[in-house]
Amino acid sequence: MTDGDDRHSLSESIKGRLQDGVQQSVFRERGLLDPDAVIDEDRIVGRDQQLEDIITYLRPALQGNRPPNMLLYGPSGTGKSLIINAVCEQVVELAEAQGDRFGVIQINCQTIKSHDRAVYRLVENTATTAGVEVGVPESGVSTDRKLNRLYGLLSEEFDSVIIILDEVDLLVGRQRDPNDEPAYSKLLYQLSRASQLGRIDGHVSVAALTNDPRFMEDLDGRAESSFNPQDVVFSDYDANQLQAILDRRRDAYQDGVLEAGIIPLSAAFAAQDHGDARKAIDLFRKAGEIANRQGEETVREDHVRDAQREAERDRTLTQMQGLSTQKKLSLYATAIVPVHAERSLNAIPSTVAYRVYQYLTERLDADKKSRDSYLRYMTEAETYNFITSEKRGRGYGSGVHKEYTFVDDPAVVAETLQADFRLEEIEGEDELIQSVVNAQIDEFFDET
Ligand SMILES: Nc1ncnc2c1ncn2[C@@H]1O[C@H](COP(=O)(O)OP(=O)(O)OP(=O)(O)O)[C@@H](O)[C@H]1O
Repeated sequence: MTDGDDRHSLSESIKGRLQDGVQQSVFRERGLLDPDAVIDEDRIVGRDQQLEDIITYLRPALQGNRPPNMLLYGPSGTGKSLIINAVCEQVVELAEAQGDRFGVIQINCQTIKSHDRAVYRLVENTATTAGVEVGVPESGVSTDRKLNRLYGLLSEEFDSVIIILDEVDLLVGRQRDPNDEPAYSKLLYQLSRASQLGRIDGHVSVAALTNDPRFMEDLDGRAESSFNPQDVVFSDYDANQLQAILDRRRDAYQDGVLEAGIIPLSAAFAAQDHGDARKAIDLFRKAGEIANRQGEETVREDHVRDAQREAERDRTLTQMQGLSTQKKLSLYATAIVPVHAERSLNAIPSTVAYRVYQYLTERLDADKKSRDSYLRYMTEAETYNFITSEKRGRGYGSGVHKEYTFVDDPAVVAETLQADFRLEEIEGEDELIQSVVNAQIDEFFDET
């Protein structure tokens, strides 16, 4: 065979394997389960009141009047973005049909660091929506110039505009002094005053989205009175609503690939949190991805359970990434106690966990911190909600005796930490570590 033949057969084989993957996919239209999928109204469940309210508030835009400002609040994944966008999309179409220019300008404030950046992002999005040049540099000019450009664009390009500020409470900016006005306060004031003061020709209204029910209380008086929104409240979904939401996206999958329990189980896991539809949809999608990865033709309940474990691991990992090595080691030593324990433990005695920590520091040749430091690290872990603790009367020695319980599965915490830092050195030493843990547990119970 020549080199050319080799290359040909390799590329055929790659093509073949790619096609295999495609043919075997359990999905028919995976995009329906993407977090930002734009879905049809008939897939929306249980938000009639919120739809009705927002339709009522936005109707004036089609009648040449200014819609009110709005505050949409409720926990994450309860449909705030979905509902406002679904209504805005229809307003844009109807406005276009009657020859009006209705603009929807949207920013997510989560990653925006300052008031100036937020203003620039608004200019950028307005220019993109209108299909014109941004017309102002990102840096090197004052925020006022950017604001003027924003007002200019809004006046020239649209008759009516809604500005959607997603996760508005996260736009705090750099407050040098705690008494400084947060960036969201300033921005809300400027945007709501601009059209009242005639700095913008058309009608501008602002929809602020937040998870924080006390958002208005934190707003300063001047911003509060000019923003003065209509509230739209989004409550948690219960397991039945989550099931209905998933049921209406069932066609993301091929016919007959979903085992009966998949939708109820995904909904039940998400309902345990606070009824977050995003989480339910993520689990529903991830279960299919896992089935695909394993080359399975059906999605089973254990795929959903694996998806839930993966999600838990991702969340734990993100939270734990910021911890120092010593804190990670303390947490790891504590997590492996219940993982390896042969007798059943209601909670993890700090004494046992600290001795395991001591063993690990020796084994890894790491700094050995005092018992007090270990207890401090664990108190910090408690403030991050990784664990809960209880003080116990039957103390060991003279130190404080505490008992810890993990909020998430300790096996997941241990696995997460193990993948994260030097602990790979002790991979394969499970048996030895298990005997150390059990010896410490036995010693503890003999002593007390
Ligand atoms: N009532 C519903 N019917 C169908 N799908 C829904 C419903 N509510 C939410 N979803 C879906 O759940 C996901 C999250 O919804 P959305 O982004 O609107 O939540 P949110 O309240 O804006 O969350 P956050 O505060 O985190 O931004 C999206 O994929 C959305 O399509």
